[in-house]
Amino acid sequence: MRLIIRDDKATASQYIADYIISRIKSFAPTPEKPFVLGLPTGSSPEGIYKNLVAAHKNGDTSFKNVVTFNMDEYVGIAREHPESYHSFMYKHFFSHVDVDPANINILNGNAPDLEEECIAYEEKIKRAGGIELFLGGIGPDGHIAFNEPGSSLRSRTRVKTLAYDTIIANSRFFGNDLNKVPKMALTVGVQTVMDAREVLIIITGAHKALALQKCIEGGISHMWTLSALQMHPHAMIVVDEDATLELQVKTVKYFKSIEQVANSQGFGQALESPELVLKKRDSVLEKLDSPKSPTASKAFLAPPKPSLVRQITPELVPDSMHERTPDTPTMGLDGLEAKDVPIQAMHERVNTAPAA
Ligand SMILES: N[C@@H]1[C@@H](O)[C@H](O)[C@@H](COP(=O)(O)O)O[C@@H]1O
Repeated sequence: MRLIIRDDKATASQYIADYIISRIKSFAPTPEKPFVLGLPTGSSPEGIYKNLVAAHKNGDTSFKNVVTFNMDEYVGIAREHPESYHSFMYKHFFSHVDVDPANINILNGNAPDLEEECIAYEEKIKRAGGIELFLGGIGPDGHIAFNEPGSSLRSRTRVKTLAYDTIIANSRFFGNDLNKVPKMALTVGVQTVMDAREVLIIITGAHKALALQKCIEGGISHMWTLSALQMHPHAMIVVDEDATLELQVKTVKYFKSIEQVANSQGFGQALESPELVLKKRDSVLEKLDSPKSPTASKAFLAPPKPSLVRQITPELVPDSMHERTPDTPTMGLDGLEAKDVPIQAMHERVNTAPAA
């Protein structure tokens, strides 16, 4: 997981908008192969939409071949209600860009059969080829979409009762009148988000600092549903300084240094996009399966050549790694911990490898 820290909400929003634009560009979507984008509502993504709209107006990006799926929608308020998520999306984004209305998907909170609506939504996502990038925000209790605390981390699109805290939090959009806030919603599940090839989350403000801390430094828990992201191979959370208030200083420094090193290596924003990884995987599988290149298959299956193994000598393994016992946990990238590094096994292979 990557954590990107920016000074404030404006710069965090700009970072995300730029990232989305670069991902769409590098994907080069066509009508046959559109870019499938998952989208959120709420005050958090407003700045992102503003930047995306500006980029579109400057001629910098097009959403023509982008298919969108929104995260959630209230149950029981009219589509035209100013606080429906339909209205939100048109007001802040869809009305200002060239997205094809036929490519916009938002759950219908007034469907005659809500469960059927949810099942069909999952199926539509599948038929669109799955979501390439899911953008999201979180509630102060760490919920993603409307996956309130206690939601199954394997949940899929379904009808959800809103937590009292969320009703209070969202009452600001309904004249601070709790009675006017819908109590139910349709929402994609945690697993629906996890199925996206990439997940990008914006978290800003001190009121979400505890949620960020639980999701980054805590374990995976259904009580903080965003924490499921720890299991995602391509997840990035972009935050402002205020949201980091509950993180340990060393956590903040760690993630900042990771970004600095990546930048210094010329990686900039995108390290390895899921799209690139998938392409590489395809070409590897092609090589493995190709009857014309049996040597290629053998190369993948054969044990490493002793000459290669010998390059990993104990002297080259940093001291800090020697000192770790297999159980010493350490913070790592993408959930990889030091205990996952088979240093001992490596030594044994080095020591027993025959001379080249
Ligand atoms: N269902 C939405 C979430 O998808 C959103 O992330 C959250 C945060 O909203 P805000 O960004 O306004 O804090 O609000 C609602 O609960």
